[in-house]
Amino acid sequence: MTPPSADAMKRAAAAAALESVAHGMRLGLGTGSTAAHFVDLLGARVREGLEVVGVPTSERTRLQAEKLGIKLSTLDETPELDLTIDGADEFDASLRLVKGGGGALLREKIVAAASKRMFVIADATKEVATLGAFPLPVEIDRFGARSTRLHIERVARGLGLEGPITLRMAAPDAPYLTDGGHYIYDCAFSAIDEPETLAQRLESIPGVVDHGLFIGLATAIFVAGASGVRIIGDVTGGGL
Ligand SMILES: O=C(CO)[C@H](O)[C@H](O)COP(=O)(O)O
Repeated sequence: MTPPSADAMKRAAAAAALESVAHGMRLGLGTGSTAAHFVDLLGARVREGLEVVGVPTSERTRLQAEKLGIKLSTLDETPELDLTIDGADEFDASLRLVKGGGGALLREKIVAAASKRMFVIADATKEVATLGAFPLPVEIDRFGARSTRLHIERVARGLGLEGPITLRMAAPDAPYLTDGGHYIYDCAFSAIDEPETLAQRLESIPGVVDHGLFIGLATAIFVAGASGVRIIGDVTGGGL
């Protein structure tokens, strides 16, 4: 039998997570190709009569959800959410994530932190023993970007982390800008043995707006593989 494609697995994870969505829920809507499957499937349920309100984590997701007729809100209007569903670039067995490959990490983290529960939907290739194979996105203010980069390098060296730090580009001569107007440095650290320490130290650098380490936010991860969808964590509440 042909193994399912990565895209089919992403959709399977999204469909499994959708089963927990109930009438009246306030939902955080993630960003990326896996989250886009979820939004697409949610749109179909809304057309069948499901009533929910969604807070998108990016302009991209807002446009998609709007086209599908999903009722939308902002965190200012709806500051507390029942559930956020989002993808990830990497996750480990302790529900720690690397996010931000799609450039939406700051809004994704704000929305996840405003939610009672966060479900991550992913194909099995995203599971790692140690975070860091995927370059860690660090969102920074544009002011003093090179100086902030030196701080990040110093923090990394202090933890024995080496590897290129690259300014994300949208075009050869134009840096990528997040929805909030910030730059992203992609930090290829390879293996982040102490993600909590790295997270704390990055947060202490003034020019760092946020980083892609999501620790203590995901409550369950829906992992789609060739043999179906496995759930890590707890779909009803507080994570592991
Ligand atoms: O963090 C993200 C966007 O900022 C995405 O969730 C992450 O990049 C995964 O994307 P995809 O589902 O396309 O693999």
